[in-house]
Amino acid sequence: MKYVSTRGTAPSLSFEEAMMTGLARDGGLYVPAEIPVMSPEDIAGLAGKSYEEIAFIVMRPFIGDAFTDEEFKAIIARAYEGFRHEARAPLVQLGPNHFLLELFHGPTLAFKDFAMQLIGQLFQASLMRANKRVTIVGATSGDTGSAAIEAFRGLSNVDVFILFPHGRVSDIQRKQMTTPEDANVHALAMDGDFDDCQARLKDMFNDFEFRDGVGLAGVNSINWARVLAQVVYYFSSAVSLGAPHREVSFTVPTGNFGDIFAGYIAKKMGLPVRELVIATNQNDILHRTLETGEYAKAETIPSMSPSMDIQVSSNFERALFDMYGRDGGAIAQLMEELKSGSFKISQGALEQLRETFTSGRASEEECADTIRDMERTTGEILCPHTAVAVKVAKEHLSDVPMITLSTAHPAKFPDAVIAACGHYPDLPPHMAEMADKPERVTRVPNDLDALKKLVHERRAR
Ligand SMILES: Cc1ncc(COP(=O)(O)O)c(C=O)c1O
Ligand SMILES: N[C@@H](CCOP(=O)(O)O)C(=O)O
Repeated sequence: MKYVSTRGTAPSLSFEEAMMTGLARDGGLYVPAEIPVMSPEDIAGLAGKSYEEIAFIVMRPFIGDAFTDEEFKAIIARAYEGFRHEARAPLVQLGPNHFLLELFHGPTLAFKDFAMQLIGQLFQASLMRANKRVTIVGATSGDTGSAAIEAFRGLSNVDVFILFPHGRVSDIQRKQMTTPEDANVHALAMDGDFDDCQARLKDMFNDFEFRDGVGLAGVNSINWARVLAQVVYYFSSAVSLGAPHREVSFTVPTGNFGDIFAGYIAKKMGLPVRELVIATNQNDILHRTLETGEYAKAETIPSMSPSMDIQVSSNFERALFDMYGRDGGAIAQLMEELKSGSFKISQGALEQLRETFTSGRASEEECADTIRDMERTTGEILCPHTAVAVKVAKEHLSDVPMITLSTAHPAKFPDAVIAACGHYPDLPPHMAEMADKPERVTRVPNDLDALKKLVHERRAR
């Protein structure tokens, strides 16, 4: 299995090389050269298997000879042993033909743990074998950062620097990043919004002298392994509702487009998915793009679902690559145009996008109303990101089961949840102690040189 860049000029890499490389050296994102397909019989064979068994079967064709079957099974087992739910990703029925896929039973209470716990194990296996150390720099709008810190804290061959937008994450999300005491963890509160954080991260990758000098590695969904791990729960949930004999649809609360792109990969692998619905908050660039055919950046307006406050949706590039017939030159051109704020999607690519994805948006008021209504009618307390998706999913209910991804635990967003429905669930005991711990964080400017200097100075050698 080889991986190619969405911008067409970086060298093709193996799974392990792509994972350790992060951003391609032409600025693009790695994707598999071909998507392995599972037959209906293969998919039917997943019924009754554990999450870990399904993870092994679904991901195995993508990893080539990076790990033996036994090594890979052991890695998967270690990745999910800390989850607090036996099923790992349980389904809860919300109404006729509407289900919530709970993805918040991992250690940091967000769906990011599914991929981050796995790549923590994959990185460790790979680094130990090569006797190497790396410097991870990540950008977060709230959840990726804490998941990365949890997966890599305390490791002697990894430094983790996490850039988050100052004042734009919830208090709990911030404390998850600033209270770990491990010396290899560096929480950086940057002036600007998430797009600024992600842009500076990509700048660091595009500065080859810096990148090679510090051994830069990425754990954002820039990294293909992150996306791959998220494909698994599309299969596990669909199969438990009758796939491949029955179609399903998914609604995904969307920001950086990694999660819904994993659903797209599951569909390409043969999972019978009728609709893939992109749910956006008031920062609705993806919804507008599908409606108008123009990807046009607007100002990011802070919302009650802060992890989705994104304008430059990194993985959309991976989708465009396919919609443009895998023409890396065309994608490089679009990304160049985006530097001045927008690009127009060709008619052919737009038609394909609209055949593949549908979309909807929820305003702040609609998000709050959904939290309140769901609590009153079903007793389910939703996190604001999930509420955005539930509101949009309800507009797409049909005769096939709709699976709405529930991406974070409501206790991570107490202010928004209390404002909407008057109360919120307690944090699980393993996180409650965080409240009284001192915070360790460095305020940093939105300035590439200053960030590079800080990383150079702080990382262990
Ligand atoms: C809780 C939550 N929901 C939804 C999203 C959006 O997911 P993605 O960025 O993969 O589109 C995020 C951020 O990634 C998140 O943290
Ligand atoms: N919403 C994310 C943004 C980063 O997304 P990633 O999937 O590229 O890591 C977050 O919570 O940080």
